[in-house]
Amino acid sequence: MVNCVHKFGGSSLSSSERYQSVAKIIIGHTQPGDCVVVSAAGKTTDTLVSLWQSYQQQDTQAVADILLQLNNHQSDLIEQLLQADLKRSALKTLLEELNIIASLAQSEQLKEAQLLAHGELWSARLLAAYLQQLNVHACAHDARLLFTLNDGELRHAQNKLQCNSVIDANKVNVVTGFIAANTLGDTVTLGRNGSDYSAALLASYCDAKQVCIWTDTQGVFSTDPRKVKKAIKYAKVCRTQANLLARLGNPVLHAKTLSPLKNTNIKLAVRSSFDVQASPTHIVKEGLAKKKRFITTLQNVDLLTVEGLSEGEVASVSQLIQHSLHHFNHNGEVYLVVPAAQTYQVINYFAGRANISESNLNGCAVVAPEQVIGTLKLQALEVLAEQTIKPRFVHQDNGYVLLLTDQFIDSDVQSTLHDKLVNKGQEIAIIVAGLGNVGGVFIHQLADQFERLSGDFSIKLVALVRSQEMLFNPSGVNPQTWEKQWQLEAKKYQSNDLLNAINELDYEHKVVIDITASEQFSQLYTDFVQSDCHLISANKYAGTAPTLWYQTLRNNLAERNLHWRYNTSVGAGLPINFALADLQNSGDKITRIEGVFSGTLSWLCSKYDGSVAFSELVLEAQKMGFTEPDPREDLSGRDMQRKLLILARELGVDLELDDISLSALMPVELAKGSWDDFIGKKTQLDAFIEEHAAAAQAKNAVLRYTGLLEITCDKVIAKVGITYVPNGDALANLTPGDNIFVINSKWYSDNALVIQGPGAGSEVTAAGVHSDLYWLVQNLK
Ligand SMILES: Nc1ncnc2c1ncn2[C@@H]1O[C@H](COP(=O)(O)OP(=O)(O)O)[C@@H](O)[C@H]1O
Ligand SMILES: N[C@@H](CC(=O)OP(=O)(O)O)C(=O)O
Repeated sequence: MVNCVHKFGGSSLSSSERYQSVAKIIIGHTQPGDCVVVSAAGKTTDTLVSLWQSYQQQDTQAVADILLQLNNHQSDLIEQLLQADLKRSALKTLLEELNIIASLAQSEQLKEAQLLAHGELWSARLLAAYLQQLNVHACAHDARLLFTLNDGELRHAQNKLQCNSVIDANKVNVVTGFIAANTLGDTVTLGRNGSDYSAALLASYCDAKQVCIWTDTQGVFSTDPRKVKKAIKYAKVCRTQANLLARLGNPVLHAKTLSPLKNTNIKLAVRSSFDVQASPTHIVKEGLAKKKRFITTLQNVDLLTVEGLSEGEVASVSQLIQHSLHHFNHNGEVYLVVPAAQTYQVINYFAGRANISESNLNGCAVVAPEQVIGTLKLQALEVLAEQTIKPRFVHQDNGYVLLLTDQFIDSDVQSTLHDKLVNKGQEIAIIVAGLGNVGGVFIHQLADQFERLSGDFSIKLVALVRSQEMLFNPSGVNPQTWEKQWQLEAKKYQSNDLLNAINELDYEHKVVIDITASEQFSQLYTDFVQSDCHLISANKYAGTAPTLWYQTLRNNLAERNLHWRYNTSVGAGLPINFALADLQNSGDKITRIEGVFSGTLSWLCSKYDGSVAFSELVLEAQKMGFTEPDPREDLSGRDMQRKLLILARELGVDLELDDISLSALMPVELAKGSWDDFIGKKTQLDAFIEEHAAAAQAKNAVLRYTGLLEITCDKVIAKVGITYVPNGDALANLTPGDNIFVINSKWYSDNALVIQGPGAGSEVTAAGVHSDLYWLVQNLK
């Protein structure tokens, strides 16, 4: 039984390393009986097309050169992937085939489709052989034995029988994309990019459950992500919009891909063979995804008017020129958008019924929900006018507007169009984890924040998450009445339930806001990023995780163009990370940061004057909610050690947590045992502090718990611990509970930049999280 038909396009097979990655994906994602449809490796079809053109122009030298080029490319792949007999046999067959092409060219008997078919045949054979070499039961199939067309129409019943008898239920079936045969057994092709269509056909003939198109982007984006950095990846795109995009010439899916799936429940996903962890885009039935906004570009096309054009003719002429064609009615005329290189063939096909209306056009199409198309058309015209691009032809239709221009729409113009037409008006889903003091205040402030940001985005709170229970509502939870809703609807959950629910969200942007202090929750960050979530954390664990994990997370974020803000993980609402980033972005070089980064330790040290025992102050702080539940977390200095690491990494210094030397604000032996044990030994703590306070006083100084990061050209000093701060120093005159950051840099060398203020507290921390959210939203615009 075929569970899934996978399709790997040319971009996924462009080198031997890519074949190796594809084989790994196949091993990890297929079961016996599954099919793998492959396209020609890299740009092989383009090379074969130029061979065909040279042959037609009778340029024998060019034909020979291209044959050599093909030979080099294919034999390199074979040499790099296969061994022993498999290699010898593959090289022998390749040489024989190239010789046959050469002699057919010489005797003027070359046929176009038969020639183009070689790209896919080579890929399927090579991949199947490579899989066999890896001990995977795999076989190669030539799709000309599976798909037959009669007069351009697929013979579905016969093909279904053929597929079901040929596809081997015990093997991975590697099938050539793009090609088929006619009833005479001659090769025909399914049009450029046609392997997507082959995969969908095969899935429908074999009753597969799903089709997975593996490509070089992570799915379907709002516009070409290679050209526009802020392109948005969509989790779900409905079939009509995917189809429309394809008809307008967008390469991410072939125009006919969806037709075999029309009356079936076969699922279709587009995902990256370069980044297997990234979540796919699902192409879903009408009504299962909201309509999205897209911009797709067109290059070098002609606009033809055709008299009495029928659907059948569009299909045949598309087949003839190997390209899907878009047609529409405009002011009573029927127009066809034709790639300029094929105009001549199309005009000939229509034998006097087609005329060129406009030639040498470029442009773009905006695909969007019907109700906004009119507005987007005006905005697009405005953007083009600002760029002095004057459209020569504008056509507004169901769900799209086509703007054909003289000038080429380069990636700058495409980005501006995207910023103005697509980025605004999107929906942002917010997932808040941690509903304690800070979380509670943050949520209550959300309603106002939504209103403030509503000019650009519609923001919805979709989930509230605690360690055991969550409330998930994709259409939004009211931040003013969430507690009531929580009582009624919160449910127990496992991490996977949360991740699946996030994956299902049909929002353009998703943000996980972590206001927990949970290490376990921070470990889900990699999964959130794979599900395309931005991150905002007050939690310190991810920022201080081992470098390998931390760096992988950062790389994944960067690859997906996602943001991670964590300003409140150090100094609560104080703008310390903003300041550091700003200084560095403006060319400054930070050399030293010293300070008190713990509100708890600041309060304890500043309050302590010997009149009340230190342990009493600890208990008082605990009662007021200033400390961690077990105040030894604070006294150990670990919390400040984490904050110093976050600051160090912010400055590009590569450190692990344990590279920061640490001495605790308590005797080491008190760290062990229960809280009651600790209280039983509190006199040891008091004696320890008294001793340090006396030593400080003897030096005309006060006892403080500080962190220090010093960066010189040859070394980094990073430590947290007890310091004796001279009276009069900024660190000595601290208001109890305040944090202070004393920053020295190239610009602030003698006279330090000082940031000081409350470093803890629900209001300021929640405000800091809002400031991160505001920053994020501004950057999504
Ligand atoms: N909206 C879009 N979403 C994703 N990719 C797009 C989009 N528009 C254009 N592209 C381009 O489509 C390319 C994928 O199509 P193609 O090269 O035909 O892939 P394959 O070789 O896998 O069949 C991407 O590399 C990307 O540059
Ligand atoms: N190789 C064919 C068919 C195809 O679908 O290719 P790709 O999957 O690389 O778009 C082409 O280049 O048109």
